[in-house]
Amino acid sequence: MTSQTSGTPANSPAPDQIRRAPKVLLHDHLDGGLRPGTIVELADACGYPRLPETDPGKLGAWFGRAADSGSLERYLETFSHTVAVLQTRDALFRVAAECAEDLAADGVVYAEVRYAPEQHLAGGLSLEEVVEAVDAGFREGERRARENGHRIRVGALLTAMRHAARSLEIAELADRHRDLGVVGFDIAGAEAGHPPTRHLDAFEYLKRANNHFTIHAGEAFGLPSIWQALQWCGADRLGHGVRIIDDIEVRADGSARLGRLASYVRDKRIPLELCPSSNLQTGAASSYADHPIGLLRKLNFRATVNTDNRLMSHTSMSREFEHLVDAFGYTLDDMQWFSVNAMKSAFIPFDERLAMINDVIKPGYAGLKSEWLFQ
Ligand SMILES: O=c1[nH]cnc2c1ncn2[C@@H]1O[C@H](CO)[C@@H](O)[C@H]1O
Ligand SMILES: [Zn+2]
Repeated sequence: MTSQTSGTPANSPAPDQIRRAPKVLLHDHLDGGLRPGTIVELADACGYPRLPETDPGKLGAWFGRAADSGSLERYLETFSHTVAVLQTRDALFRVAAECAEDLAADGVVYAEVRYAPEQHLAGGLSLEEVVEAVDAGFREGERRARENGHRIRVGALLTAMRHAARSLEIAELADRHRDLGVVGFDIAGAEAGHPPTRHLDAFEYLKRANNHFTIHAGEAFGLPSIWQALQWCGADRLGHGVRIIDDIEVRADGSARLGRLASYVRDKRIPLELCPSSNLQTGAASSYADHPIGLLRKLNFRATVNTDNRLMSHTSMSREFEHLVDAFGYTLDDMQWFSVNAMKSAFIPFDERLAMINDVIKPGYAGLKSEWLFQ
């Protein structure tokens, strides 16, 4: 038995294989993923004087440090700078195009990227104009990626800010642009003190319209937030949801007992948009090895791997997987499992998800897994 498998490669994928592996990203913020050099140029163009650094290298490092605060509220303060430079059509277009290009170069084949249109009106744009600029940017980024030999599809999620009162308006905006590049809706912002039930009218509206939404829940606040997001609001997915771990007891013999809410989440295959590096920065986990994703994967929750904010967390999909490979010894099979989980959970139509899984993701991993035969 051993001799038959002795020719198989070391299980651990190399960084280059991780990058080339087809990956699926469901939780990434447009205003959390700008290139530092682009921020400097945009700040210059619009006369924004308050950047903490004007050298791109130093600015990138500053975002990483400032976001590394142990609190979600402090982490979110860093967005004032990225949002400030995203107030024109050109800026939104450029950043959306670069986002699609960067994800494609990192081996992402499908991404849902979110942003809050209500935060981009200070320069006089209307909500519609914001959505149109970002959509045009994503299409341009897909085109440039194709030119460089990468294939990616990017859809938008429109976010409403949970401390504000525009969620119904943003839900309606998302529904109007449903076949125009917007695949769903989300709420984000500080979680404690801002329960999702404040936005019930938006969620009710989307349900009546047969539309999709995810809710940031169970990141900085625990089970009550997850319970409300699912049982009061009817979320299709959980943004983070990492605190579901509070409803799982691991016994001394290693077996696990799931509470009612954790059972519901697993039984109903509710997707968890897990973002390990972001959680380390906001204090939701203390190390990669201690991150609940290890247990949630073992227990076969519908777990997915995500970047959240590539700028603030100095990360990419490949880096997230590198950390997980280091911490948990994940293989290409594990990477495929996460990627198929994510693709199953995407908000695009079923036939497209299935084709992505069968014609892009599985063949991609099969190719990588067979490389050792030809070395
Ligand atoms: O992890 C997060 N939790 C909650 N809110 C977030 C997170 N990352 C970003 N945002 C918020 O979402 C807005 C729209 O993209 C960002 O401006 C930021 O305030
Ligand atoms: Zn987020």
